[in-house]
Amino acid sequence: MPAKLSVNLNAVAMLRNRRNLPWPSVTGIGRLALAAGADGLTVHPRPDQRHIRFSDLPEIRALLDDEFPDREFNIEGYPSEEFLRLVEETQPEQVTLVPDSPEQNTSDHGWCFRDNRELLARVIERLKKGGFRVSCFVDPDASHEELSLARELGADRVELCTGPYGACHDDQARAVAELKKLQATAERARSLGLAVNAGHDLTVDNLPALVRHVPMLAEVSIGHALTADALIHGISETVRRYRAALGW
Ligand SMILES: CC(=O)[C@@H](O)[C@H](O)COP(=O)(O)O
Ligand SMILES: NCC(=O)COP(=O)(O)O
Repeated sequence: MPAKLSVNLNAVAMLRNRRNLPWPSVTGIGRLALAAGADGLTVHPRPDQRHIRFSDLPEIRALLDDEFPDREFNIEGYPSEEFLRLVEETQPEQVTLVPDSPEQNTSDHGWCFRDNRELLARVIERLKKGGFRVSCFVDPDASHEELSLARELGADRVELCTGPYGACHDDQARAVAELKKLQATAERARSLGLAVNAGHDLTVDNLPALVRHVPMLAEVSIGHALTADALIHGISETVRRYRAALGW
């Protein structure tokens, strides 16, 4: 089965936040994406709420529960106490843990499980007790040792950071080298029993090669490029294009 598509709404929220007005509507765009076939919605609430606001979360939860009960909510972020409470209040199907500091512009690296072992053990245990699927953001070349630790700490999945691959949009040779790294890391993760997601700077153009190299992908979460494409083609047509790029 092709990878599922989770549409990240952070960029839509950022556009909305330019004014003290309710448009574009984050839930309205989410509804259109789901109606066009998206498998789920992703948000990455940051402590300063510069994109997604904490108040968006119950509205997105209600949209999924009331209109699309078979789709998933994925909440990404650094596991501060504030983030964990938001997760527990919102009850997403998946939580993706990301090692971002509050001042970071966007996510650009995965976890070092060795250095964050105690924190992640505590957090993953709490999330698993709450019934959440847990994914951890990992570097494109995460080692066997690091991935084993992720598994040992209780992660169900890892999300491959595809930022460096996305940055190769004008350099085919480097893109192939990045794809080989992602392929090898995904194979290591699978052999340890971890399911594999991917995200960051994925585009309708770079998805087909990614899914050829990493055919076992369970889910991709895409926001920035998908929102940019929606300005040209509309959100419904854009979701259809991304699904086609995934092989649906
Ligand atoms: C975890 C990750 O890969 C990020 O891409 C993130 O979810 C996007 O965050 P921003 O939209 O806030 O840059
Ligand atoms: N987890 C990655 C994500 O949700 C979206 O990242 P991007 O497409 O906005 O770079």
